[in-house]
Amino acid sequence: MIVTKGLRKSFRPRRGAATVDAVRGIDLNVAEGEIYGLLGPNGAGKTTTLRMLATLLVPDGGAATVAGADLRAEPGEVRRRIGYVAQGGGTTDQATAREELVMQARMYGVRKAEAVQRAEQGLAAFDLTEFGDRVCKTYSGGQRRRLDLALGVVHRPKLLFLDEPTVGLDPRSRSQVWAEVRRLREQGMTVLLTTHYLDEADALCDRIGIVDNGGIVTEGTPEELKQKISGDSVTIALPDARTTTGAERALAELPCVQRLEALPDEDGLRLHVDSAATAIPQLLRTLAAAGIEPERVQLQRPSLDDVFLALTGRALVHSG
Ligand SMILES: Nc1ncnc2c1ncn2[C@@H]1O[C@H](COP(=O)(O)OP(=O)(O)OP(=O)(O)O)[C@@H](O)[C@H]1O
Repeated sequence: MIVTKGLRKSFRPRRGAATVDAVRGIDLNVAEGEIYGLLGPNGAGKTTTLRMLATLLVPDGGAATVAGADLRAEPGEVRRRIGYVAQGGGTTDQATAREELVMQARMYGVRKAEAVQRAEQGLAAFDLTEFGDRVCKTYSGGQRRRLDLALGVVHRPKLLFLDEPTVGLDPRSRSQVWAEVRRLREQGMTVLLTTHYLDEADALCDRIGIVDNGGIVTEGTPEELKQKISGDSVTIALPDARTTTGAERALAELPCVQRLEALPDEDGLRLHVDSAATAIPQLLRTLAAAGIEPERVQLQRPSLDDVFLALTGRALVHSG
C-alpha cells in the first residue's frame, strides 16, 4: 500500500540559516490492511514523512508509491485515495460536526444526498450523533478527535494517515480513538500513524518503524523489536529513598549488571542484566550482605523504550 525508496526532505528555516535535514532517506513498505506506526521523539522527521506521503510537501529526493499511485507523477490521484488527519485536526469552531462532514464529502465530489447520508453514518460510527448538531467549539478534546477521524474517512479512502492521533487526550478518549482505528483496520483500511507514545505503538500497531534523526533505525512487530534486546530487566522495590541509594551503590559494582537506574515513581531500582535467572540470586545475595531487604523483585520483559535506548543511546521519553 505504501512503498518508499530513499525519500528525503530538507528545510532552510531562514535565508542564510543552516539546512535542516528533516528526512534523510526513508525506505518503507506498508502492506494493505496494516496499522503501521512511525515511532520516535519530537523532531525525528515523522510529520515531514507523513506530509510528503500525503502530498502536502514535495520530497527533495527518492520515490514513493502510495495507494497504487506514483507520489511524484500523480499527486492528485494519491490525494483522492488517501485520508489525512493532521496533528491539530482541521475542524472549524463555528460549524457543526454534521456540517463539517457534509462539506468534506462534497469536497471529494460526493453528491449532496449521498453526502448527507455519509455524514449521518459518520456521526453514528464515531459516536458523535448526540452532539452532531452542536458547533465544534463546544466539543471536548476526545469528541473533536473522533470528528477528525470521521472527517478523514468520509470519502472512504483505502489508506489513512494519522499524525499523533491521541496527543493531549485523556486515557479514556485515547482508548476510544484506538478502538476506532482498530475498527477501521477491520473494515480493510490501511493506517500509517505517527506517535511518540510507546504504549500507543505497542497496543495499536501491527508493525513499527523506529525513527530517529530523519531515518528509520529499525522496524518490526512490537514483539520482534523487543526480542532484539538481549537480556532482561529486573525491578527491585525498596522501602525508602535511603535504602534505594544504598542498594544502588551495592549493586552497581556487580559484573552481571549492565545498566541501573532509579525507578521514577517509587523507591526502588530497575536493572538491565544479561540473564535474570543467574542475576537475581546474585542481586539478592549482594543486597543481603549490605543488610537490605527488598520489598519485591520482579522480572520484566524489555520495553520499546529499551529498544530505543539500545539503538540510539537515549531514552525515547526524554529525548524530544
Ligand atoms: N517548515 C519547516 N522549516 C524548517 N524546519 C522544519 C520545518 N518543518 C520541520 N522542520 C524541522 O525538521 C525536523 C523534523 O520535523 P518533524 O516535524 O518531521 O518531526 P516529528 O518527528 O514529526 O516531530 P513532532 O513529533 O514534534 O511533530 C525538525 O528538526 C523540525 O524542526
